[in-house]
Amino acid sequence: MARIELQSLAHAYKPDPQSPADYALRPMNMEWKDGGAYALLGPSGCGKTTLLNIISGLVTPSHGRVLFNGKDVTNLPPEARNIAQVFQFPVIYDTMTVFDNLAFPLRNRGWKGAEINKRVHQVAAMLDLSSDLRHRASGLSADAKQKISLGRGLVRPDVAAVLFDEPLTVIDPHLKWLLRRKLKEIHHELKLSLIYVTHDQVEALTFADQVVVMTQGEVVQAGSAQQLFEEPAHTFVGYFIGSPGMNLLPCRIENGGARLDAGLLPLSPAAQSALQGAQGEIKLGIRPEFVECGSVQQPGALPAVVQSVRNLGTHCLADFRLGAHAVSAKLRQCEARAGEQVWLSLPPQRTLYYVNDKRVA
Ligand SMILES: Nc1ncnc2c1ncn2[C@@H]1O[C@H](COP(=O)(O)OP(=O)(O)OP(=O)(O)O)[C@@H](O)[C@H]1O
Repeated sequence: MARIELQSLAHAYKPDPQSPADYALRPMNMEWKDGGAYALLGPSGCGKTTLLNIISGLVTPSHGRVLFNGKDVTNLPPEARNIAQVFQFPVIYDTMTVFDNLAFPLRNRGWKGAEINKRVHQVAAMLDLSSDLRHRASGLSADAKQKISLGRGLVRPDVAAVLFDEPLTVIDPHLKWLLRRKLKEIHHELKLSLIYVTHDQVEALTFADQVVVMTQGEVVQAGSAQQLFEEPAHTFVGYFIGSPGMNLLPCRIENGGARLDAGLLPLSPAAQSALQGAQGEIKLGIRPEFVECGSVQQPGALPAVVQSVRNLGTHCLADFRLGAHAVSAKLRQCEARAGEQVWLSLPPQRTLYYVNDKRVA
């Protein structure tokens, strides 16, 4: 296993990049701990696979360095990096048994019979493949084949890291849920360094200790599920993480408060000083979970009109119009109906401020 460092790493597929838009990956510095579970999360085209391929050695970065345990591997080919990879679709030998598929990477490394037997049974048990070990892979379902791929990725204990590129895409939704949790348990048990690419926030947040959120080739935040939820460092993280995402409302600073088109909100002294003299576009961010709704005016509450309310059993999801902007709220209960006027409170301790999309308060 390895500690992985990315130093001033960037990549342009074009030979002579001129502007930031020419880069598939914009400059980044990062350090991933030995034995950590990391997810690269972002929408299609944000650069996740490019970053994964740079780590595996399939792509040589146009700028910067990749280090494994302090050793520069930037120009080493994949076979010299001691990496295991699991892809979207099963990569297995159909004519071999499940046992032989799982044993293959170990036999290649010169492991002996008894050791192979022990390790293959350990990994098969973790993935609920024990009863299939004697079966030929060709006769198994697509789900089982992908589990074999996962097993082949996880079977060697001496790899620098195991890289997963959207490995649960072909898996049936219920099994997907089970496997997400399973991979987390396996990580704790095998203590491998795992890097997992996905565009699915639930997958990333369930699996990883640290989630690296990317958009347009840029890493906008790396943090735990709680940090990404409570303190999004960038408006993209606020909007992309959560369902629905964070409410983001344009505002300007006026008389020591934040002026929204629906009214003036007081600012804490810390927010006032962080926003003083701010140049650029200012946005207020609040998660739907923290918006409060009342039928009578409270100090600091702003008038809003109900657009829709859906009772989802565990909570109500309500949409409001606040001035010219839409605001969503997850409420324990909501008696209001579409068209009614209500009062929304945005608790200052749950309200964040962004200047040019970066959090300042
Ligand atoms: N071989 C290539 N040559 C040129 N451009 C590429 C190449 N591979 C990817 N790109 C571009 O680099 C950018 C990042 O692509 P990448 O595949 O890394 O994103 P991604 O987040 O993994 O997306 P997806 O989830 O759709 O695979 C995209 O604009 C893509 O078109």
